[in-house]
Amino acid sequence: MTASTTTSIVVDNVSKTFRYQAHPTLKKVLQSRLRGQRTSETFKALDGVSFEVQQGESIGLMGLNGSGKSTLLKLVSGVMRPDQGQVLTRGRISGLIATGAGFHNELTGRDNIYMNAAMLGMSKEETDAKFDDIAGFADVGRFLDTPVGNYSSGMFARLGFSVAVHVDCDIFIADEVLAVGDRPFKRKCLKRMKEIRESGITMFYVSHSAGSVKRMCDRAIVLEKGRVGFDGDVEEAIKFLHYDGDDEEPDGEEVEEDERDDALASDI
Ligand SMILES: Nc1ncnc2c1ncn2[C@@H]1O[C@H](COP(=O)(O)OP(=O)(O)OP(=O)(O)O)[C@@H](O)[C@H]1O
Repeated sequence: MTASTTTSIVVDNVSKTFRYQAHPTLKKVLQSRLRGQRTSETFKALDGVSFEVQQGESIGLMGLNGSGKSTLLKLVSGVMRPDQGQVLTRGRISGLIATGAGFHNELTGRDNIYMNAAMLGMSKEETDAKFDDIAGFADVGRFLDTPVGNYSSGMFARLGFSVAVHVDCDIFIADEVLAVGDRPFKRKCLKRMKEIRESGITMFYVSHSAGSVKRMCDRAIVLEKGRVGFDGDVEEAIKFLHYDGDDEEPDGEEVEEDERDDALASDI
C-alpha cells in the first residue's frame, strides 16, 4: 500500500485472534491438561482487513453484532495491537471507544475530566482552558464533584463524549455514541460530530443506524465475520446490509429506533 501525505489511516492486511477457555470449570481444564487435550480455542475477530482513509473522510463502520467493528476501532485507536498486518495513523486521535473507558469510579467527574483529557494527550493547561466548555457540554450539574461510580450510564457517556469532542485531533473515533444518552444529548452529540466532520477531521463512526450513517458519512465499510464485505458508497452499503427496506427489519421496535435516529439526524 502507498500512503500519500493526505492519507489519515492505513489498515494493511490486519488480523486479530482472541483465545477462549474451552471449558467452563477449572476441574475440566485440569482433566483436559492431564489427557494432553487443548484447554483453549481461538477465534479470529478480524481476518485480513485492508483499507485506506484519506484526511477529512467520514467513514461509517457497519456490520452485524460481533462482526469486529469495535475490535477494529481499538486497533485504529492504538489501545490494541494486531497479531498480523499493520495499522498506521497520522496525527492525534480522539474519540469515544467505549463508554466510561479509562474512568476511575472513586474519582469525581471533575478529576476524571482531567485524567481522561490527559489520556487523550491534553496538557493540564489545555484542559484548564477548556474545562468550562467540557463541563458545560457534559451538563452533569452538581454531580461534577461526585465520584463517577455513582453516575448513571447516560451521565458516564456524557462526560466521556464531552472530553473527547474537546480534544484538538486529526482523527475522531466514535463507537455507538448514540446508544446511550437522552434525546437532547444525542442531538447535541450529532451536532458536534457534524461540526467535527465539517472541520476536516477524519471521522470513523460505528453505527447500526442507516439514517445517521447516511447523514454523517461519505463512505461506509461493512464488516462481515471479521472481513471487509463492502467498502464504498453509503447507500450501497445499506443495501448490502439489507438495512434499506422496512420489510427486512426484524421487528417494529428496530424500525422505530432507526426512525428516531433519522428524525434526530435531520434535526441538525
Ligand atoms: N477481548 C476480547 N476477548 C475475547 N473475544 C473478544 C474480545 N473482544 C471481542 N471479542 C470477540 O470478537 C468478536 C468481535 O467483537 P466486536 O466487539 O469487535 O464486534 P462488533 O462488531 O463491535 O459487535 P457489536 O455490534 O455487537 O458491538 C466477537 O465475537 C467478540 O466476542
